[in-house]
Amino acid sequence: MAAEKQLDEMDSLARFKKEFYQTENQIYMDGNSLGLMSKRAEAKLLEVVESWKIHGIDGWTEGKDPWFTMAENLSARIAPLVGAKPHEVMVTGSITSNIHQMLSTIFQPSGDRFAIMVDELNFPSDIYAVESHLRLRGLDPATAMKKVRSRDGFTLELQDIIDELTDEVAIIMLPSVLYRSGQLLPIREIAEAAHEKGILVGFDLAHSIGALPHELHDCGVDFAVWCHYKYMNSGPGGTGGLYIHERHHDLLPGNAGWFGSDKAKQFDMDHSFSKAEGAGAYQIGTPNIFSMAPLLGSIEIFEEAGIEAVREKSLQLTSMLRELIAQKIPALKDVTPVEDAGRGGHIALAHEEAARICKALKEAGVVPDFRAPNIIRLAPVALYTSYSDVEKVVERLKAIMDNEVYKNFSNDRNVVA
Ligand SMILES: Cc1ncc(COP(=O)(O)O)c(C=O)c1O
Ligand SMILES: Nc1c(O)cccc1C(=O)C[C@H](N)C(=O)O
Repeated sequence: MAAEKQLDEMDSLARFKKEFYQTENQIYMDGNSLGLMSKRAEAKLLEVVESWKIHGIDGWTEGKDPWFTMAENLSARIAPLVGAKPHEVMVTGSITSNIHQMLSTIFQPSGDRFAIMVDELNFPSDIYAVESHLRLRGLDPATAMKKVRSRDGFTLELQDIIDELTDEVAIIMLPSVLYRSGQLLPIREIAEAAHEKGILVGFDLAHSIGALPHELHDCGVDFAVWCHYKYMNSGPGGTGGLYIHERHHDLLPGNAGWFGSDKAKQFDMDHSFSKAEGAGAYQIGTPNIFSMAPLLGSIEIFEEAGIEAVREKSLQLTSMLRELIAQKIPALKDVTPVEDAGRGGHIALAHEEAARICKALKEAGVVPDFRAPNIIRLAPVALYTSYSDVEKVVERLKAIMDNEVYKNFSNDRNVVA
């Protein structure tokens, strides 16, 4: 029996594959951008729609998953995935809105400590959020937003990050996993180095939550933000999440709203704000219930599968993928760090024809994504990818490269992927 078939037979997570909707003969490698829909996510969404139909306004407090406490209940279940205490996590907002909330709450610039450190490879929305936040505080991003430079255009060196932790830096905010290269940064080392210099630390977990375990509380990370629409499979625009270390819980939210109230007092309608205890205080307005409901289904899958097992299989899948590519398609330059501890859930391949290779892959029944200027991302998501799928992806990619099939397409990007 072929090696990949044997691995599939021994795969303890294989049973979850059939829980996801997948187009026949298509191999989905884009769960790092938008995860697939599971039957459980769909069922929960329909259940919550039904509760609106049946209960009307009383759906806030009645039914199986009352809306008034849905976010709080979900947060306690998400907390283990980020290595936090339940009251340090809140399912709310989006990555970008949560960055604004965290900065407006935690960032206290003083005369000589006024800068926010980011990196030059970060996702644009995070950069826009930091820049606009600095402007709101009357600071000039040209001097108050520092960027860690990349030596190779794909990854960051720990030493370069540490070297940038200078006296004027108040906060460093970095991705856990870089969205293009898939590099996983050493969260603990960065947090320790920053704290030694009195600098607060925030992480964007967009590309790591649901792909690998975290230890935010133990690492002493001050805040984090993430989405649930990638590896957590909660659907497009699914409600995001934030973590704030309990040592900051006395801080008033920078952007307050009535859903940050103590729940017992919220409907007293008092004009004086009674802050919720814990991360719940950093919610703002009415939660988007239908955007949160699918997470009730998808979190169950993680509770059953276990994030350690998901990570173990993910590492095997990404190793197998990159080894086969190195053997069979040397023209593609693998830019993801080699060590297991240095990568997230996807592999990034650089090639000057990347945009049209992605188009050819889609036509051949593989869904990758392209990120400008020259990156093909392939995410073999552990919950719905088999070892045989990986083998087929490499075969199809090899045929595209060997026969120059990509030349049938234009080398410009599509709108999204
Ligand atoms: C690292 C990172 N930050 C931010 C975003 C976007 O954030 P939002 O959920 O606010 O659209 C993404 C993906 O879209 C991302 O990959
Ligand atoms: N958030 C997205 C969206 O609203 C539309 C399309 C794609 C996305 C993404 O998540 C892109 C993703 N963060 C990336 O790494 O490219």
